[in-house]
Amino acid sequence: MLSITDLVTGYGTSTRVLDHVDLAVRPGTVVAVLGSNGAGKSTLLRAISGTLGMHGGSIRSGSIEFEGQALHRLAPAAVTRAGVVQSPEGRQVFGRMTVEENLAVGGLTTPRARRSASRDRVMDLFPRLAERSRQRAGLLSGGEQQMLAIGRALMAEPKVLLLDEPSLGLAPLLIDQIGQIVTTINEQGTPVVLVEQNAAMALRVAHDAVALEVGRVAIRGTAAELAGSDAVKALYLGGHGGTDHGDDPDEDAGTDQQRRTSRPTLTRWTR
Ligand SMILES: Nc1ncnc2c1ncn2[C@@H]1O[C@H](COP(=O)(O)OP(=O)(O)OP(=O)(O)O)[C@@H](O)[C@H]1O
Repeated sequence: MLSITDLVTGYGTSTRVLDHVDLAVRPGTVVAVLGSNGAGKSTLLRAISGTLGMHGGSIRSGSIEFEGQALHRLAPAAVTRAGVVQSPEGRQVFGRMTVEENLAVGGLTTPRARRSASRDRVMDLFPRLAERSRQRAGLLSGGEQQMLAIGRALMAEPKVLLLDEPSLGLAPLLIDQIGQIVTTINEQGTPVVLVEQNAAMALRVAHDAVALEVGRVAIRGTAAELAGSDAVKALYLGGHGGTDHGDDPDEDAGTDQQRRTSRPTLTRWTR
C-alpha cells in the first residue's frame, strides 16, 4: 500500500543519505526499519512524511506512492491528509499545553464529527493519559510523553503510522509496553513503519523488516528471518537473538570478531 522505490535523498547540495532505497509496507503490517546511528532511518521517515525540506534535505530521485498518490510531491500537511502520519521525532509534545489540548491539536485535520471517537480510542489505548488529561504535557514522564506523542498522531486517524524510535530513552519495562501498544494499534487496523534502534523490540512487533547501513538497505526479509539471521544478531541484537533486553553480560556476545565475520554476509546482501 505504501511503496518506496529507488529513493535517493540528501541534505544540502552534496550529502547523499539514502542511496536507492526500496521499501514496501504491505496492508495490515508493521515494518521495522533498523540501523545504527546515522544509517538514515530518520531521513527515510522524513522523506515519507514530506518533512525532509524542513531539515534542509530533499528527495533527489525515486518515488513514494501511497494509494495512487505520489507522496514525494506533496507538502507535509497534504501527506497527513492523505493518511500518512508521523509521530513527532524525539516525542515533541507541547509542554505548556495539557494532555487534552495536545490531543486536540493532533485531531485538527480530522473531521469534527469523528474527533471524539479518535480521542476515546487514544484514551482507551493509554489509560495513563486519561488519568492525566488536564496535566501539562511538560510535567509528564518520558514514557507518558512518548504515549502522548503517539496518541497525538493517532488523533489524525492515520492509514499508516510512522514512528521514529518510540523506545528512545525508556526503561526496559516501558519499552515492552510501547511494543505492545504498537501491536495493538496494528491489530486495530493501522499499518506501522517502526524506526527503531532497539532491534529486539522492533523484531518482536514487526512482520517485515529492513536494516539500513549507511543509507542502503543491507538486509531485508520477514522479521522472523532477520531475528534468526546471524548478521542481525551480531550487529543489532547484541549477539543473542533479542529475547531480552541485552542486560545479561554472559549473553552480550556482539564482539568485534563477530562483527568482522558477519560483515561479508551483510555486504553480500547489499544492493
Ligand atoms: N538536517 C540535516 N542536515 C545535514 N545532515 C543531516 C541532517 N539530518 C541528518 N543528517 C545526516 O544524515 C545521516 C543520516 O541521519 P539520520 O538522522 O537519518 O540517521 P538515523 O539512522 O536516524 O540515526 P539516529 O539513530 O542516530 O537518529 C547522518 O550522517 C546525519 O549526520
